[in-house]
Amino acid sequence: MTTITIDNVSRWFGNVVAVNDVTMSIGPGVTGLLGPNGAGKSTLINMMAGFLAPSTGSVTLDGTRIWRNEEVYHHIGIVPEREGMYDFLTGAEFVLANAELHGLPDPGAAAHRALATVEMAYAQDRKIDTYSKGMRQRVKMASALVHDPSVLLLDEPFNGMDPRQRLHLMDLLRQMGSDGRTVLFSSHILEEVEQLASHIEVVVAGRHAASGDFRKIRRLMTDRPHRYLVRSSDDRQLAAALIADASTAAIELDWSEKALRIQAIDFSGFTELLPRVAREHGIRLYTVSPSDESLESVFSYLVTA
Ligand SMILES: Nc1ncnc2c1ncn2[C@@H]1O[C@H](COP(=O)(O)OP(=O)(O)OP(=O)(O)O)[C@@H](O)[C@H]1O
Repeated sequence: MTTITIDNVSRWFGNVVAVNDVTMSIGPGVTGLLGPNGAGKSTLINMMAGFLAPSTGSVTLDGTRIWRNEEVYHHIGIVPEREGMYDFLTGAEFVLANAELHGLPDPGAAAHRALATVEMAYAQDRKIDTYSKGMRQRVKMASALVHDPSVLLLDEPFNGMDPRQRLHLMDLLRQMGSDGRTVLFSSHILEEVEQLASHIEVVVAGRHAASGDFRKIRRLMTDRPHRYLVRSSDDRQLAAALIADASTAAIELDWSEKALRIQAIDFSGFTELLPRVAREHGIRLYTVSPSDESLESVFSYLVTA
């Protein structure tokens, strides 16, 4: 069982709409669920894991409803965002407990295998409260993998990890994806998702904003209109020369900032145009700074596009 289908799903909490009419399908390989904080990523993952029921729509695994369907839970492993670990247990005990909860025929062997997969066998008999953040994350992974699920869901797994731990986890997830498992992880960092995911689903403010490989998502993000704040030795002459070019959509003289506010349509065209025009007119550029580079503004462009 490998393909999760989210079909016209909404989920609300009181009058907060966390997920708004989302339709997407996630198959084998590594998929990144990308979106800013509060986008609805955890809510979606919790519905895929069977922790939450959709308010409307359906979430299925190979056509079988996930919510309240114990049989399906055996095929899904989840690494939640919150810690939720019993610090007084050893790593081995923690993973074993999950193996027993799943009713596995040989829980000890399964726990041992899962801890070896995440390279934690060496520290399995230490108490969890002596573990680093990365080690805790790996034990959570082992616990999620103990029943050898075909689907692995991870909510912000890279949060708080150092670069070495991050690379290690990336290798592990890549391996799981190439073994034919369906691996879905959430993140609010495009670069993180780019490095790992062969497929990206973008959610913003509860809505499904885009879907594709990272080249497509990167292109969507760089092709949007860009805004710059520019200060120069002759703002008026610079404005007149820039507006004549098709890559410039709008220019405003901002008196309080003593600067030009420029909206460019074609990112690469404009970054080539600006220094060339300045040079041709003998104008010095003092400041060139993007004014809308926050992740939220990039994402909200994707939703309205
Ligand atoms: N149990 C809940 N009760 C009330 N509101 C909730 C609940 N769970 C989520 N929400 C709200 O739903 C929206 C989406 O939250 P969610 O945690 O799914 O987003 P997220 O993309 O995972 O963000 P983050 O990365 O910050 O966790 C937010 O506005 C959040 O406050």
